[in-house]
Amino acid sequence: MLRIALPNKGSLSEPASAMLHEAGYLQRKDARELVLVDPQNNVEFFFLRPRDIAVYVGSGRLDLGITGRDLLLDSGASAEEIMQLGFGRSKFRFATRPGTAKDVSEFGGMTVATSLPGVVAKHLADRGVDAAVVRLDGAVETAVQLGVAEVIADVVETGTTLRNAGLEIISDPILESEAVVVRRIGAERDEPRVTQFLRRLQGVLVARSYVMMDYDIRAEHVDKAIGLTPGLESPTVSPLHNEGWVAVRAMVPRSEAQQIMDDLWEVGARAILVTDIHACRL
Ligand SMILES: Nc1ncnc2c1ncn2[C@@H]1O[C@H](COP(=O)(O)OP(=O)(O)OP(=O)(O)O)[C@@H](O)[C@H]1O
Ligand SMILES: O=P(O)(O)OC[C@H]1O[C@H](OP(=O)(O)OP(=O)(O)O)[C@H](O)[C@@H]1O
Ligand SMILES: [Mg+2]
Repeated sequence: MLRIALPNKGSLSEPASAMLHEAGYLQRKDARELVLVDPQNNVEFFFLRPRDIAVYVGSGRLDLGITGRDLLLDSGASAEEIMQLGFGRSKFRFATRPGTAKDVSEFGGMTVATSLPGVVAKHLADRGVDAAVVRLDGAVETAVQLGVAEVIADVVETGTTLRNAGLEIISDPILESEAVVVRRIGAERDEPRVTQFLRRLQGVLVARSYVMMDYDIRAEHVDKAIGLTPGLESPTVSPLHNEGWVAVRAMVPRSEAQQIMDDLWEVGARAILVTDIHACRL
């Protein structure tokens, strides 16, 4: 059985389960379940703290895991990212009270509070900045007010938490993260069960980002229309019963669908229909 670690709580938990459900895997009904066997798909899921997942996978006890890139890097585990999943995106940044420092290079002699001490210590060391790093579990914004640190490094999404704590962002992001699939470094590359799992997730990503577009058009205008909907490989063009007309079917990016429909209409396409793709293997 393929053994896969999934986040049991936090920002990554619900979207990871949703993606696996869309990929056809059984998912837990009760958030307190820690292990779930999916006999039909020959997979066993272990619901673990996202920060521990790379450690389990790196140790070889589990075959694969879904966690955040930032947590993988901070863990120092012998695991690598093999697929990006497009959710759980975040920016990890430094912040201080106004007037404390204008750039990371001015952090020398200060203390930085963070929940990712490994990532922060490496970032500072790479820049030759000699600052202390103190590890806190969460709510690190308050560390400045309480005098534990002059600087914090934390996830910033809307910036509301920083503003409320009277802090401002310093320098470029330390790291941009998203949910990723991780595997032990040195694990067999083409294990069939692993490639099948990745292909299923890839199918979900494509089904989420593309739609199927169908339309009818007079044969003499089909080349112009196909220029707008080239499909992933090549669109399907079939003759219609009405002489001189063809039907075209092609995948198009979901985010561009409305504009493409407008443009198709202008070149003479009619009966333009868009449908969702529920699953695919490309
Ligand atoms: N707004 C956010 N706050 C925190 N982490 C986020 C956010 N958006 C995405 N993430 C990502 O989620 C992962 C952190 O998940 P984790 O479960 O450890 O923390 P959390 O979502 O803050 O939950 P909690 O604080 O309740 O433990 C990281 O990979 C992080 O990049
Ligand atoms: O920029 P914002 O939109 O305000 O979001 C960022 C905040 O959200 C997260 O905290 P979370 O709610 O996970 O609490 P925690 O600090 O206890 O992890 C993160 O650690 C920041 O504090
Ligand atoms: Mg948090």
